[in-house]
Parts: sequence; structure tokens; C-alpha cells
Amino acid sequence: MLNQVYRLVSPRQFEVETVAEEVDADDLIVRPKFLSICHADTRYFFGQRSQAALRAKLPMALIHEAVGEVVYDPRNEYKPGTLVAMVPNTPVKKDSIIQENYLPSSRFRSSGYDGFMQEYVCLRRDRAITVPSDFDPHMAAFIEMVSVGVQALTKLESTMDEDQRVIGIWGDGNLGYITATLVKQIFPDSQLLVFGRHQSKLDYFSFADKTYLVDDIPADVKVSQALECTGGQGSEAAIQQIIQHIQPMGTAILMGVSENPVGIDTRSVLAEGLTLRGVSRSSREDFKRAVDILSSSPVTRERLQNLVGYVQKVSSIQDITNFFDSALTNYWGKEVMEWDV
Ligand SMILES: NC(=O)C1=CN([C@@H]2O[C@H](COP(=O)(O)OP(=O)(O)OC[C@H]3O[C@@H](n4cnc5c(N)ncnc54)[C@H](OP(=O)(O)O)[C@@H]3O)[C@@H](O)[C@H]2O)C=CC1
Ligand SMILES: O=C(CO)[C@H](O)[C@H](O)COP(=O)(O)O
Ligand SMILES: [Zn+2]
Repeated sequence: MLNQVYRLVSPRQFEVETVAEEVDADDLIVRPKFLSICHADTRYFFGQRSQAALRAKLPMALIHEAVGEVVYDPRNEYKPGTLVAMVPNTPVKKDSIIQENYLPSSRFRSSGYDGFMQEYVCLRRDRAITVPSDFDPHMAAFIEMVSVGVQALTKLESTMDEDQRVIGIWGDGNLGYITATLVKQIFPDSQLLVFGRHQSKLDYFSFADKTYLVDDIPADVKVSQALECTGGQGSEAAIQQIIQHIQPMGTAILMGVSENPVGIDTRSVLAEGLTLRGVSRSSREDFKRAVDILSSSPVTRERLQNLVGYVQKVSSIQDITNFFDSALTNYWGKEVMEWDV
């Protein structure tokens, strides 16, 4: 099959390439419909990664958050038109200990391998998760980010001590908001505190028990466990505050991506017996748990619909470039492309 792939060849420059795809019985052909942007994509688009990383990964199609319609299934298991969330991670090896999203051999779309900015996606069938028909498709576009939140809270469940009284989230953006909605489902009896830099963003977290501006946290505020959802240099200050406000022996899950190493007060980490656990990407299992949570909780779906920040139809390379530029100035929520190329 001949396919049109929209690849970033250098910062701010896309080119369409015609690629011959080999489709076998294990694959599905999916037409991408709704795509949403992750910070990882904007770092490539705006050339904010190191020259070495850009050289190693480009050219490639961006976007690892998307839903699309099955147009062809060689085994006829999926009806044409079925909406599926596409898992961007494709494992090529199995390991009894290391999970698929932490295996260096796995192929992650839009990080060295073509993402979903394509006319058709040739998707291994175990990478497709059916999206229930009552899901808002704009919200469904970022199920991948919901699955990352699920991966984080699943890892928190298996790492933390027994103290579930207070869960603290640092970061008042997309990932913080998604993780906060999931805390309400996965830890329903815990108090949820959210720590951010913008009162106008914190106002969206109306379901949290309390929100704090990070320059105005009372010294006696304590969290049992914490999740860092900030990224960039903001991670350093966030990790420092987590160390100050977490209970001894607490666990902090780190999710924000920083281009440069950040400093960590290891003396306090040692003295308080803290666990810092990194979380990146997600697995098929996380996608399934994410869809199960959303299916059984209309209130979570409604909350996540509030995260749809900017929607635009794109039909040309110029539209795609304009869309990425708009993402830079969008203040709240996820940017979703209606893919019409
Ligand atoms: N581990 C993984 O698999 C994944 C990681 N990520 C990463 O997570 C990070 C966040 O993504 P996303 O939520 O979309 O980004 P956003 O920009 O939407 O949100 C980050 C928010 O955190 C705020 N912030 C910055 N510093 C602090 C601080 N010290 N304390 C509290 N809040 C702070 C920011 O404010 P301001 O804008 O003023 O700095 C911003 O409002 C990114 O680095 C992204 O790449 C995303 C998806 C998956
Ligand atoms: O966003 C993510 C998962 O949803 C990850 O942070 C992203 O995949 C990291 O990739 P890269 O190393 O290319 O920045
Ligand atoms: Zn991402």
C-alpha cells in the first residue's frame, strides 16, 4: 500500500513523503481522525531538543496521541468505521521483568519512529483499543495522556507505603489535570491537593479538595504521596517542594520531562527515606484501564472534556504549521487537530 506520511524534516519544516507499507494479517489500516499535541512534539517542532537528538530522530512524523477509524482489517475482526485509540508504543521484544514502555528496544511513535501524522496508519492489531461510542472524540484524542496518568498511579499503588490520606500533585497543566481526575477514581478516599503556578488554571481543578499557588504554601501542609507533572526547569522547584512537604518514607512519582538535568536535594531524600520513581509513556494495559475508568465514570469524561482547549481542522502542511504555532499560545488545555489531509 502506498501511504502519505507528513514528516518533520527540520524544526518548523514538514514534508510529505510517499511510503510503501507492507500490510500483513496482523495489521489494521486506520485512518487517523483526531490528533492531539504533546509537549514532546512541540519540542521537536520548535527545535527545543539538542542538535544530537534532532539529528538522530528526524525526519519523522510527529504525534503520539490519536484516535482513528479502522478502514481495513484483513481478518474482519473490526468493522470498518470502528473508532480506535492507537497505542504509540510498539514492543518488539518480550521481557519477564521490564515492561513494554521501559524496554529500550520498543518503538515509540514520534520519538524516532513515525507518529500518527499520516494518511493511513498501518497498526499492529494489538495496538488498537476500541473507543466506546459515547466518548467525545476530541477528548478521546488524548487517551494516550490519560494512559500515562494511569501508568503513574498504577506505579504509585505498587510502590507507596500504606499512607493514602493525602495525594499531592505538582503541576497545573494538562498532565496535572488528567492525573488529578484519575486520583479521584483510583484513590477515592484520599484528599487531593494540587499545587500550581496559575490561579486561573487551578480554578479548573474544582474537584480537588484544595489547591495552592506554589509561592504561597503554608509550611505545615503535608502530603502522603506526590506526583510531579511540571517538566522543564520547573521540575527542579517542584521536586524541591515535594521533598519539603511529603511525609517521611513517602513516594514521589516523577513525570515531567526536562531537557537538562535538574538538581535534587539528595541529603533530604536520604534522611527521610523517600522513594523517587520515574514514569514514562504507557502500555496497552494502561490504555485498557484508562478506557475502563472513562467508561464507568461519566463525571471523569466530563472533567476531561473541559481539557479540550483548542480544536482546528487541518488539511494542508500550512494548516499543520499554523496549528503548532497556535499550540504555543494556547493557555489552557489540549490542542486537537481534526485530521483532514
Ligand atoms: N512521563 C511521560 O510519559 C509524560 C510526560 N509529559 C511531560 O509532562 C510535562 C507537563 O506536560 P503538560 O501538563 O502537558 O504541560 P503544561 O505546560 O500544560 O503544564 C505544566 C504546568 O506546570 C506548571 N509549573 C511549572 N513549574 C511548576 C512548579 N514548580 N510547581 C507547580 N507547577 C509548575 C506550568 O506553569 P508555567 O507554564 O508557568 O511554567 C504549567 O502550568 C512536560 O514536560 C511533558 O513533556 C507529558 C506526557 C507524558
Ligand atoms: O510524552 C511522552 C509520552 O506520552 C514522553 O514524555 C515522550 O514520549 C518522551 O519522548 P522524547 O524522549 O522523544 O521526548
Ligand atoms: Zn506524550
